[in-house]
Amino acid sequence: MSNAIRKPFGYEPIIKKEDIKGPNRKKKERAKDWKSVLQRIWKLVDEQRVLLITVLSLVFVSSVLALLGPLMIGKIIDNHIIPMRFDGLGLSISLLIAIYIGLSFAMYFQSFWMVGIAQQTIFRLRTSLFAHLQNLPVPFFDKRQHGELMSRVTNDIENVSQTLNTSFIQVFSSILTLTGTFAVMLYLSPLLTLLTMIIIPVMFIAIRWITRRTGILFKEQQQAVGELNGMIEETISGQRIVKAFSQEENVMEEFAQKSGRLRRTGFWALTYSGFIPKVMNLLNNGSFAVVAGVGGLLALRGDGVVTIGTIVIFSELARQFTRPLNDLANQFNTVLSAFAGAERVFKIIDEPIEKDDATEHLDTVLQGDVEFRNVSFGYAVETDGYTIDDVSFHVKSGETAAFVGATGAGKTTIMQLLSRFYEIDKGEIYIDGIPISELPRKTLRGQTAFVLQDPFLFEASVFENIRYGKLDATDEEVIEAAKKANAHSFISRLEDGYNTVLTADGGEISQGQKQLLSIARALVADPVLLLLDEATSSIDTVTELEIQEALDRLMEGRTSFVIAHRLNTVRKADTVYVMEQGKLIESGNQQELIERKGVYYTMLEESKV
Ligand SMILES: Nc1ncnc2c1ncn2[C@@H]1O[C@H](COP(=O)(O)OP(=O)(O)OP(=O)(O)O)[C@@H](O)[C@H]1O
Repeated sequence: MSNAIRKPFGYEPIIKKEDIKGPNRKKKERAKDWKSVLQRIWKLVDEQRVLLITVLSLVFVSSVLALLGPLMIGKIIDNHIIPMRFDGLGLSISLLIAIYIGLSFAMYFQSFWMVGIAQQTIFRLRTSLFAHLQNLPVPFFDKRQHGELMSRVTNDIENVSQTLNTSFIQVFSSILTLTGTFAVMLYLSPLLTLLTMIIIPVMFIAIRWITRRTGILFKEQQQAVGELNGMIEETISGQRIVKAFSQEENVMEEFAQKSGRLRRTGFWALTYSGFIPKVMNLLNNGSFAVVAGVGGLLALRGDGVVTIGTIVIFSELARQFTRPLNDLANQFNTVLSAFAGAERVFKIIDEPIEKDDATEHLDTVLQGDVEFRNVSFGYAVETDGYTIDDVSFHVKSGETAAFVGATGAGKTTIMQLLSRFYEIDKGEIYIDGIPISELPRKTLRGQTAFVLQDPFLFEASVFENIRYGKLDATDEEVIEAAKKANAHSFISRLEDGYNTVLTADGGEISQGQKQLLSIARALVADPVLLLLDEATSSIDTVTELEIQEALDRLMEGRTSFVIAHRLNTVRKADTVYVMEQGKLIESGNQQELIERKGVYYTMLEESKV
């Protein structure tokens, strides 16, 4: 505990003092990152740069006006009030009013325009992040929690937005006001200036002490938010699994832990940052007392070096001096956390997108002849070796290939490679004789359809969910596909028919009906290549027959790759491929495989197929 930041209530921070002060603290690196983050935001401001410069000019004008105000008041006191001379007083007061009206206008327009610029910039950042996410390869998502990514798109962007909306102007105006005030104070009385300045190093040390801690704590807090969001997302989407395995208590315990960490980090981050204004206030008041005391004594000497007006101006300027310092200190944390957020967002934007796509064969209409020639692939070759190991086979156009094998044998991976979700490490996949890497993803995926075990539905109408396979399909085409998929009758029985809005988990329709919808979606897309992961879950016999019939219609005339779980499918397949630990160990039609009395035969005997 001695090395940790000392805290009451027994909270042992994850970050220790040496992390903050230690020799490894990367001061310079942080500054370098700031610069590049700023440069990238400047790029995003784009055509609004002229407006931004106008805003900055207005900030300059308002800073000057804010200095002129107290000066004018001091002059009025010294020239009119104390000597009781009233000629010209009206003009001076009018000038004073004009200064403050001008100041109000300048401040109003600067924040009005800045909010516009900020929103537009954030809009661009958000859009480019989202667009980039769409173009990132599948392996990128394998490595990250969904909640963490969602936190980038929501929390981090929101932090940057807040900073641009308010902090940016405040930081700039604070710097200007500080410089201007210092110059005027020095001109009026170097001695009083010196007395006011004495508190600056004290303030600096106090703030540095606090912000060192808050910066790290805020980072930790953000991390805790990301983890918590990830967990919430996981448990909500996996609710059934949690319930099915009676994991409620474990989940709650884990949640309480994560939530507790957020509470602790949030508490300390806010408590430490809350000290800043209090410390500033204290020092401010002390400084005012010194200036008023010493200034008063000097004014009593009556030599005109320090007048009552000077003290009034000084006390106002001293406040103006510490206020921007105060603002800067307050904004420091917001800006820090926004920069950290922006950096994380840019880091995602810098992630390499899917490998450069081919430009030839954009309009090629595929026939669906697929050949794997000595293909090897591993999700993490260095550590886990090949998941698909030297696999070769040839499926001719219109044929059905069924893949069987134990779980983890690599059947799904074959499908993933065929859709180019992952790039192969060795060998080549040919489609109609064209190496798959030379086939643009759009051409390939545009002519491929998936029917997955657990079809993904969007929170949208049945119409939109089916149309997802071909966005320009007419209502008639959708209904026609639904009829072929045996989905029409149950859709017609839904409350709003095809216009019924489904929830994302498809809670209102059965698993079998979801599959029928997914078959309809594939039928609308009218693909050449069909990738099908047969459902293992048991479905009532009637729906099962409906699905079989719909699938037969779907597979007709297309090259189909099926991860087969049903004997019926295997029986009908032109070729059955038996996989074991990433290798293709047997192939042939079902009859041939049975006669061979090899692995497939044993599997069949043990009823594993
Ligand atoms: N995204 C991934 N990242 C890392 N490893 C993966 C990934 N997906 C699958 N694997 C691993 O690759 C191997 C093959 O998985 P694959 O899903 O292709 O098997 P499968 O034969 O389809 O199994 P199942 O019938 O259970 O779906 C397994 O060991 C699996 O753990």
